[in-house]
Amino acid sequence: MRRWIGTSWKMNKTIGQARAYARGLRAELSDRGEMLDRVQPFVIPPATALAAVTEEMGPLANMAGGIRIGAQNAHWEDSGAWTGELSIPQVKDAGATLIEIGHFERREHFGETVETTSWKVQAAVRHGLTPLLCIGESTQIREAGKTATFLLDQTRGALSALTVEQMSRVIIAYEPIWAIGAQGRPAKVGELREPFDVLAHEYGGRTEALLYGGSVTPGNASELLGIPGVNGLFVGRSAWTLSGYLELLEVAAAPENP
Ligand SMILES: O=C(CO)COP(=O)(O)O
Repeated sequence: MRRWIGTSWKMNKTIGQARAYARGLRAELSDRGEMLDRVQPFVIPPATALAAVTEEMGPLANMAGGIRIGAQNAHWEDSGAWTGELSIPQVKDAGATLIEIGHFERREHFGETVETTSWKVQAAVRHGLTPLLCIGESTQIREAGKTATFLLDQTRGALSALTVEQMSRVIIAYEPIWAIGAQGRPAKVGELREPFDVLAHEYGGRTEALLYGGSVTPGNASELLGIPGVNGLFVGRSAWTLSGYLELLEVAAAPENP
C-alpha cells in the first residue's frame, strides 16, 4: 500500500512561490518515478494557488500514480450568498480532488463544528472528492483520559451519514492539538499508540487511510510511520520548503521503512 505523505501550506505562499515549489516537485517526481510506487504525495496549497499548482504539476496532477492536489476548506453548499466562502465545485474546478475538513485551526478560529464537518464530508463525497477529515484532542481531554471517546465522537459525528462505499474514500488525519504547529510539542510514539489502536479498530480497512500529523519532521517520520495503523503523514512546517518535503518523501519511500 502506498503511503500518503502530504502537506498543507496553510496561509503561506504567493502564487509565484507556489508555482516554483510545484515546478520543482514535478521535476523531482518525474526523475524518481520509483518513489511514486511507494508513496502517494499530496499537496494542499492556499486556494489562490490551487489552479497554478495544478497547472504546474501537469500530467502528474491527480492522476493514478501521481500527486493529489487538495483544498484547505470549502463550504457545504454548492453555491449561493456566502460571502468570502468557496464551494466544493469551485475548488474542484481549480484542480482539487481532495478536501481538508475540520482542521483544528478551523475548529478553533472559524467555528467549525462536528455538524459542519459532517455537512462538508457529505458534500465532498457527493462531488467525488476525497474528504481528509482532521481530528484531535486537547491536552485537557488527554489528561482527563477521554481521548478515545473524543476521537470517536469527532469521527462518528462527521462520518455517520456515509455509505460503506463513501466511507472507503475517506482519509482521517489524527492531529493532536498539543502537537500541532510552532507551539506544539512533538508527540512520543507511545502517546500515539492508543489513539491509532482505537482508530484502526474502528476505521482501518474501511477508509482510504489513517494519517498522523503534528510536528512531523524528516527525523521522526520513520518512527511515526512504524506505529501500527498509521498509513501516512500529514505535514505542515517541515514540508513548506521543497527540500523538506522531498526529504520526507524519501524517508517514507525508503526500503528500510517497509
Ligand atoms: O497542522 C498540521 C498539518 O495539518 C501540522 O502542522 P505542523 O507539521 O507544522 O505541526
